[in-house]
Parts: sequence; C-alpha cells; structure tokens
Amino acid sequence: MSDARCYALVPAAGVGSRAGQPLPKQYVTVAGRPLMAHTLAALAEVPGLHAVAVVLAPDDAHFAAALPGFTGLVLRTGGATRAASVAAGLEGLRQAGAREHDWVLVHDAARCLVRPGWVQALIAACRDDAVGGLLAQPLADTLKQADAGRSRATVDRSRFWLAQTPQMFRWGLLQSALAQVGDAVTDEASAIEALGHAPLLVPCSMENFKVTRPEDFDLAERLLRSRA
Ligand SMILES: Nc1ccn([C@@H]2O[C@H](COP(=O)(O)OP(=O)(O)OP(=O)(O)O)[C@@H](O)[C@H]2O)c(=O)n1
Ligand SMILES: C[C@](O)(CO)[C@H](O)COP(=O)(O)O
Repeated sequence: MSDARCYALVPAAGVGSRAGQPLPKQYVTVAGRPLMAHTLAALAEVPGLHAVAVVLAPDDAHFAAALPGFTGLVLRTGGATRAASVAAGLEGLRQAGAREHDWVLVHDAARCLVRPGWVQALIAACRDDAVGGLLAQPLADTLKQADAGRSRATVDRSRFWLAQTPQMFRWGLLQSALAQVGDAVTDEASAIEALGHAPLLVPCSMENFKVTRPEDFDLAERLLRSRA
C-alpha cells in the first residue's frame, strides 16, 4: 500500500551482561555521548521516518538524563528478552497510530555506528518487497565448526550471512510472527522465517557492528571519532 509509513523501533531494555560495564551498555559514554545518543542521532537523520520509538526497561533510571532532547516515543515496557521488548514496542506503536501495513524498522540501541545512508538503502530495497528484509554482511572469512575449542570442520560459507539491524517488516506480519514464535528468537527475521517467509538480505558494512563485549567500546569510540 503506497501510504505505508516507516517507523523506527529501538529496543534498549537490555542489561548488557557481556559488556562488563557498571551500567547498561547503551548508556556508557562513547566518543563524548551516551552510546545510544549516537544511534538515535543517526536515525533522526533518516529522511521520511514517521516516528522513532525507544523501548526501555520499566525501571530504567538513565534515559531522561542521558537523552534529554529526545522527542520521539518513549515506551517503558521492555521485557526479559529482546523479542519481548520488540513485541511490547509494536504494541506501543499501535497505540500511537501504527497500522497493519506500516513498516517497522527495528534497530538495536547497541548498533551506534549505523549510518543514515544504510537505513535509506534498506528502505529503498524493501519498501516494495512482499516480505521485508534486513541489513546483513556476507561472511568474509573461512567458517569453522568447533567442538571444545578445536576446529572440527570447515563449512561452506557461501550461504552464510551475519544478521545486523535495522530489520524492516510490516507491523502486522511482525506482530503476528512474534506472537506465534515467542521470546526465543534473537532477531525479527527469525520470527518471519518461522512463518515460511524469506526476508531480503541487504548487504551492509562490518562497521554496523553491535557493541557487545568490553573491547567493542574502544573500536566504536575510534570509528565515531574518525567520522567527526
Ligand atoms: N530484554 C532485552 C534485551 C535486549 N534488548 C536490546 O536489544 C539490543 C540487542 O541486544 P544485546 O546486544 O544482546 O543487548 P543486551 O541484552 O543488553 O546484552 P547482553 O546479552 O550482553 O546482556 C540492545 O539494544 C538491547 O538493549 C532489549 O531491548 N530487551
Ligand atoms: C538482532 C541482532 O542484532 C542481529 O544480529 C542480534 O541477534 C541481537 O543480539 P543477541 O545477542 O542475539 O540478543
């Protein structure tokens, strides 16, 4: 439908247990700002987004001080898993006016290196697609199957991609997929695949990585500063 809007939905209710920081990783200062401020600033520069919504933990005590100028929708309905937070965010978008056929671009708060141009490329590739899709990176290295820290086999990498975000699907399809599949999936595309659909893979840079482990903060800092 041609009047479909695009919403950005940013799950930010995680605790960052692998990041080794004293506070949730989305609030750690990177290149002079809370990590998530970079993420939201990039999304704010994407032309044509109808609204940006963030999903926080119900007891989040950091957002107001970290992002005092944020003008989007703030939903304090995060769940115990990323999928639960996204499902809660979809409900918040529905209450704010999102319709079944509107597009939702789910983007990790922790992917603070995202560039507006990459999001625009995803939108351009998916907006006339029957399913939707995601930014992703084809594997560049030889892929090993491991057992107890030893390489047991080399896997044909030609069909393997690393999933990134944003992941862009129609509100109705995504809501229905998550409701059927439950909380175990680690991304939106998994839920869509479980319904038998094949999301479009839109190639993106390894720079769109997710800050996950302690060493990732320094890499993010250097990349962000090099862009200034
Ligand atoms: N219950 C959760 C878990 C994760 N997320 C969000 O989903 C994104 C990607 O998840 P991940 O990198 O796994 O973040 P954390 O769950 O915070 O990290 P960890 O798994 O190390 O605890 C992050 O922006 C995170 O805040 C969320 O909204 N709700
Ligand atoms: C959605 C995601 O960023 C795709 O790579 C990722 O799966 C989320 O992180 P998690 O650690 O799997 O929750």
